[in-house]
Amino acid sequence: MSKQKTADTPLMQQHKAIKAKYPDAVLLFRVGDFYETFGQDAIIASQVLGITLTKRNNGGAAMSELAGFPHHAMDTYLHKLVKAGYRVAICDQLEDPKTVKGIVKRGVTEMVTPGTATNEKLLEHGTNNFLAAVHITANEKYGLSFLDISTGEFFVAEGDREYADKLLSGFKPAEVIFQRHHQKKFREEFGSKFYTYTLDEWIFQEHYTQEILLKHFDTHSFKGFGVEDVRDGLIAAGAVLHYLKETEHPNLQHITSIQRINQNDYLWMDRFTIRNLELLNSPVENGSTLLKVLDNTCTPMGARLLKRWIVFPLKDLHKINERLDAVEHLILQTDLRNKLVQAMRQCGDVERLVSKIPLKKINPRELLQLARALKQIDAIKHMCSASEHAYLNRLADALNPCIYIAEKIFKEVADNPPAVAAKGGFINASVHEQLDELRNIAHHGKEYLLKLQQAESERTGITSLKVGFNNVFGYYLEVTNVHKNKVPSEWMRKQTLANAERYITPELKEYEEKITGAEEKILEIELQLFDNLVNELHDFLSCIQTNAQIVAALDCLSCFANNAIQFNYKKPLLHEGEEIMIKEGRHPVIERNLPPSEPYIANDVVLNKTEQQIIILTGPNMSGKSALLRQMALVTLMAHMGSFVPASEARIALTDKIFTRVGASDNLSAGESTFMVEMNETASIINNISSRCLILLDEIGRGTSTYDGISIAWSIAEHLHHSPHQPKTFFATHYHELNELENKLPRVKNYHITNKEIGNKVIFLRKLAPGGSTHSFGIHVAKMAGMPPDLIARAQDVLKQLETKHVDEGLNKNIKQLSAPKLQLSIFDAHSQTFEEIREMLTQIDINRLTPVEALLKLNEIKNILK
Ligand SMILES: Nc1ncnc2c1ncn2[C@@H]1O[C@H](COP(=O)(O)OP(=O)(O)OP(=O)(O)O)[C@@H](O)[C@H]1O
Repeated sequence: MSKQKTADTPLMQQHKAIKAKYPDAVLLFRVGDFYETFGQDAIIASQVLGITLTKRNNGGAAMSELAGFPHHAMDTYLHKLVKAGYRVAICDQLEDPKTVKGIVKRGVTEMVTPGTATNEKLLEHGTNNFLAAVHITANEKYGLSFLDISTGEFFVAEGDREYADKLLSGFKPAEVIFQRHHQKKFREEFGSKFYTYTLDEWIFQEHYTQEILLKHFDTHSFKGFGVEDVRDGLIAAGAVLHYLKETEHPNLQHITSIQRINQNDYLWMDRFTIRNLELLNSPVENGSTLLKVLDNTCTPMGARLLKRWIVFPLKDLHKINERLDAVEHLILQTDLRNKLVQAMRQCGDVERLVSKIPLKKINPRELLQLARALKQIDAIKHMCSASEHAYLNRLADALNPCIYIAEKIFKEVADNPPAVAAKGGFINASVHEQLDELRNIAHHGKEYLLKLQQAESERTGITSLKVGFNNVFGYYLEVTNVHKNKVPSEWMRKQTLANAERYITPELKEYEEKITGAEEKILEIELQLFDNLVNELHDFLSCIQTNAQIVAALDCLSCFANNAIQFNYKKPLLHEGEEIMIKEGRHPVIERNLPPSEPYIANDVVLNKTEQQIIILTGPNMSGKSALLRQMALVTLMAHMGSFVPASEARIALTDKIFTRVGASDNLSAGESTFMVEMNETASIINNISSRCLILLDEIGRGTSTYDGISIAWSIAEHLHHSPHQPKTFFATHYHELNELENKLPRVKNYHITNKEIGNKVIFLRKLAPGGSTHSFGIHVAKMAGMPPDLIARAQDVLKQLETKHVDEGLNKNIKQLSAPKLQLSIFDAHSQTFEEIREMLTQIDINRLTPVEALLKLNEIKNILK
């Protein structure tokens, strides 16, 4: 042993031994009423928490940094450490110091990481806190699992890299765990936006993870959950449970089932689409999102579910219609809707309350809240079964208000219980005979003694009988000498005074024992009764969780109904045909953020496979092209969520994928050129087209030189047109040259957004009209932005010259002459020779040095290859 080790105090030796087991966590070490940190942990704690760092002599050669805080401040400080990205191991005293000689036994009782937090301060009400595990197999398959320990929701899924990417963006886990050797790969594929932790390779083994899961669920197979074939997903799920065990989370009885997320059940949107459509997040701080405008839910469960409904819209016509019909019913039944909302509001976060039961973190007030929620669930059940709507009736049937336990809680827990159980005072009278008696003794001691005195005085005829107390022999009966001869034989004389004698009786002694131990005993009984209640609730965990999920769904449906009324949304008609027809459609987010003086201009749009498969949309800058494109996606998406839509009429073809791409968004932090990002994103569409997909392209091609941009945009449009899937596409562009496509391809139609020029001014009319537009009004926008007049005048001059030059050089002429390629074979077909040649040419071009004329020549060369 080193000299320093022998010099450590026993306390420091204990700390060292425990710290060695949790080297990558900040160890909060309970000493008396304080949590202390030592060494490097103390330095971190003092920096993050702003507490004083001191040095202390550990009783020997070593000096160690020290920083601590009182135990009752734990919640606040724990929150700060975890938010700052630290893993925190909480080391408690495992014995009562009063009963122990020497050093108290200590051990880590919980390890808190961002994905395993159960503390309210670390959780957001309307947001799940998922811990994710990703299992990457040797053949590039991805098994995933998501668990919210605070609600008990547990999911498994598996698929390719793109699917994994989509799930991670949709679930937004607070922490992701995966195999240690995939650290680099994970970062390359999913970026560095997640808090991650890596585990040993051996944990991700099928037989090990299966064993953990089966043991947890106490079953012999996964058949009952319908997930037995999601093998890679289950490996990830097992790793999640392993991790929870390793981080000292043994109480997981509220994780009662595991569900699969089936890729085929949901309308597919990749991460770019979720981001471009600003569904959950806005690129600007506090910016509006679809979630923000739709979220009028009244329970935290509903708010959490709505996020999932947005990111995972349905694809099954029957299920979508079930939701839409229920929303319609709720719109018509005002009374039912209002009463439902009222009842749901009183449910609180019953789902998170449930997870506190096995963790033993529920307090008396929350227990009563749980019973109140169950009472509301009973009311909701009655309302829904009384409604004449089959889907609501079915939801009602699945609700179980657990009346027995709710009533038991109401009977046993007092009306206004304290938030902390430890001090007692929350169990009702008449629940426990001994408790009543003890309370009676504790609270009515004087009365009792007086009664006893009267009773004994009457029985014995000693009229001057008095009850007294002293510290030597406790309670006594005092008899004056006059009555001495009336003293019953069973009384024991304890003291003789000048004119009186003092006696004790068995009854008095019994009472004395009771009263001295009463307070302690009262608390003991109350805590025991509380414990019994909490233990009994274990049998109802899964039942209450099902209730919470149904309330969440009802909350989302009522929210859709209220939105429809408040914002004038209409019921969409989803069908298995090919056409999307939106009449007087509006952008749900923009319309809510416009000033009242500027109403949103609604537009009609039709896309189908017969004559209008691709719309090329041109129009001035700022006219509303992007808004219209996104509006198309959002209306389609909302319809698939089961929500009414911002349009006067909408007939929506069942859609299985929505893609949106926006040209040249900067992604410098990822170290990629903007154009590379744009092309990567677009390539992933081209490779994933389906016959039921909707594609929205916003200025694709603008990230490179004009000629490059036009040629790429052109060939993308052609490719989509010739694709056997005939994907419905909306293509907004500034390249008016693309309007020429209408003359060449039968299912391409040009549209533009109208504006009116009055003198030098442009007024945006924002109405969609057939035909292309001729110029961009970019200079007009520059003027609106406050550029100096002479600069604007010069720009107009240059534009004029350039336009004439283009005509002379024949770009427009060339475009007109561009023949439709002889491609039923696509140039983007990865196996085609043509593609290889073009790719080779494109990779050799240095875009930054290419002059327009060279570009034109290259374009010609490409054209020749295609001949
Ligand atoms: N239909 C509409 N009714 C009312 N206001 C609208 C409408 N469409 C768009 N706007 C307003 O105009 C702004 C610009 O719209 P948008 O970004 O769609 O234009 P754009 O044509 O795509 O512009 P650019 O070509 O410069 O990217 C929006 O932020 C919104 O405030």
